[in-house]
Amino acid sequence: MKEAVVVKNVSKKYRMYRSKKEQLKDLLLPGKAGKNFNAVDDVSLTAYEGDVIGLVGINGSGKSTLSNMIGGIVPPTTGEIIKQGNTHVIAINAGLNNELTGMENIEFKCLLMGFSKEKIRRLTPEIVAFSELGDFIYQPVKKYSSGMKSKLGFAISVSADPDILVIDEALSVGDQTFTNKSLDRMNEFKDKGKTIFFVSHNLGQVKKFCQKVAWLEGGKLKKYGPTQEIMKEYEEFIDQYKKLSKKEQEAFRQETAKRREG
Ligand SMILES: Nc1ncnc2c1ncn2[C@@H]1O[C@H](COP(=O)(O)OP(=O)(O)OP(=O)(O)O)[C@@H](O)[C@H]1O
Repeated sequence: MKEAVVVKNVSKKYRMYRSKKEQLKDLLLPGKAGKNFNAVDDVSLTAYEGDVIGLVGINGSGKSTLSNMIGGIVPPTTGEIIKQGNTHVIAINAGLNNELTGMENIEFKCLLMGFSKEKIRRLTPEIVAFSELGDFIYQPVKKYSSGMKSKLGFAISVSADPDILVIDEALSVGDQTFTNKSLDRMNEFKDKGKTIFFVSHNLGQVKKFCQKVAWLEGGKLKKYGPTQEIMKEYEEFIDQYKKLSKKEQEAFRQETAKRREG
C-alpha cells in the first residue's frame, strides 16, 4: 500500500480577540492581549492510496480546518503534510469567484489548474451538463444558492480528475438527485484508487461511502480507524450528546474550548 497523504503532528493556531482594541494592543505589544486557540491540535494520520476517509465531529471540532490544510488552502502553524499527487477541495464556498459567471468560473478555475484552452473547450460542455445549472451558468455566482455553488464546484473539480479529493459538506446542500449522481462519480474515483477525504454531518453517507473514519473532538484526533468500529462509538457519543440539556451541551463545548487555549 502506497502512502497518499501523511499528516504529521499538524496544528493550526488562531489568535482570538474579544474586541478590535484587543487586536490592536496585541499588534503593538505582542502577547499582551488576545489568546491562542488550537483549531487543530497535533493531529497525525496516514491515508493510503484508495482510502476514502470520513472526517466527523461536532460543530467546531476542526474538520474544515484540517481538510483545508490537507487541500493546501490553509497552511499549518506547525507540523507537515506530505502528499503524493494533486489535490482538489470541493467545499460550498471554496475557490469560486462570486463576481464571475458560472461559465467564466469554469474557464478561470480550469486555467488555474493548468489546462490548455483546447482542453477547457473540450471539457466545458461536460462540466456544464454535470452542474445541471442550465441558463444560470451565464449568471454571476453571487446570484447562486449554496446548492448551486456546490453543484458548480463539484462539476469543475471532478472534471479535473485529481489524485486526492477533499469534499467538505459539498454534498449536504444539493438536492437528492444531484447528491446521488455525485456519489456515483465519487464511487468511480474510489474504484480508480483515488484518495478521498469526506467531511459530512450526514452519518448515513459517511457509513455508506467511507472505509475509514477520523473523529475529531476539540481539534484533536480522538479516534481513527475502520468505519464500522469508529461510527459505532461516534453514534453512541452523538446519542448521549443529544440527550444532554442545552446547558449541559454548552458546558461541554466550553470545557472543550478551554482545553484548546494556549
Ligand atoms: N480563520 C479563523 N480564525 C479564528 N478561528 C477559526 C478560524 N477558522 C476556524 N476557526 C475556529 O476553529 C475551530 C474549528 O473550526 P472548523 O471550521 O474547522 O470546525 P468544523 O468541525 O469544520 O465545524 P462545522 O461542523 O461547524 O463546520 C472553531 O472553533 C472555529 O471557530
